[in-house]
Amino acid sequence: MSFETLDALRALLADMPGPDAEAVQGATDRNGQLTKPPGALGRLEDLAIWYAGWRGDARPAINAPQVIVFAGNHGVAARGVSAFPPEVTVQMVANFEHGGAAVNQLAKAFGARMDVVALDLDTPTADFTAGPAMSEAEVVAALRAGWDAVDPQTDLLVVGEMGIGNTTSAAAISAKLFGGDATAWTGRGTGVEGGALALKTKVVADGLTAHAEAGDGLDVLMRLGGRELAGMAGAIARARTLRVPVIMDGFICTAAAACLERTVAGALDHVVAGHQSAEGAHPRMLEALGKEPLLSLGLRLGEGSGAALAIGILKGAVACHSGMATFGEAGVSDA
Ligand SMILES: O=C(O)c1ccc[n+]([C@@H]2O[C@H](COP(=O)([O-])O)[C@@H](O)[C@H]2O)c1
Ligand SMILES: Cc1cc2nc[nH]c2cc1C
Repeated sequence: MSFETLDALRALLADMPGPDAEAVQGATDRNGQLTKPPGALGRLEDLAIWYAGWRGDARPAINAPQVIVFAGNHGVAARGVSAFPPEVTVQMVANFEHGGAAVNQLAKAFGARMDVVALDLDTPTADFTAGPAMSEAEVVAALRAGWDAVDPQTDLLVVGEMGIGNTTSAAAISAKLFGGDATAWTGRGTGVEGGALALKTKVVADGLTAHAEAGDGLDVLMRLGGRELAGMAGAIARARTLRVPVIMDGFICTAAAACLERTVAGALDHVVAGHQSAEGAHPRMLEALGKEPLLSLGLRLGEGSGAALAIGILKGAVACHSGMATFGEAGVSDA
């Protein structure tokens, strides 16, 4: 199963599986019998039941998490919208491949396999203030790279990104999808401030003007996005066909995911927000999507780091759910 046009992907998104109602019921029943006061594990209980539903197993395990980091370069980076130069993207890809980045340590700490997918780094996307960032063929190629990067054997997916300039792209996408002006969505990214932040905001505003007639989420992704955002969106969609739950990362990852939700409502039902980023507009974006973040630690790194950290939370939730004794098994008196 794959796609060669955005319309073909739209058709796939409109026909994606939902959770298994029987597994949800079985997990809910089991949760009610575990040796704890009702609700005492708080949101961990909801997470375990949610995970069980997507896996179609009332007593699941997480054995094979996969972290995929997508990298891409942005035409708008040449405008001076980042605190770092564009060559950092390819340099960080080498760092990921050598195991030296933060996300490598977090993936390892939580027992996840990590893959890096560098997408045409020598060919930045076009400057979106002058026209679409990508042609349909380019965005489809990046979506497919994401689709193909998901290991069908994985049981939990984390997607993250690396791309100098991509908070400019994510801000423009958010403004287009959720409304509001450039100032409401443009933030500091890697640390821009003062005149550079004003320039960045102007680039976002010009992008919004240039793409006043953008259509659905996938159209917005093509016009204002980047290859690594499309890669993440493709991987999230593929995970849905495999009924693999996904943890999304920060500001850029959430903007990419939002493009799916704004194409077909409910496309992110298999996705949880790993964390709330320190990028100013991230809380508003999560709220617009109805996603409550698992962590809020002031991270603004990207590369899947906040989501990788949240693997621990999901593993903890599922371990309690599937491993705990029931009142009956343990001989503990029920309330
Ligand atoms: O994940 C986030 O919320 C986040 C917030 C700010 C910056 N980043 C990372 O920083 C890079 C983009 O920042 P910038 O300033 O170049 O647009 C990109 O590689 C992201 O992974 C990531
Ligand atoms: C050094 C560096 C590491 C990153 N990881 C994700 N985005 C990043 C941006 C920079 C600048």
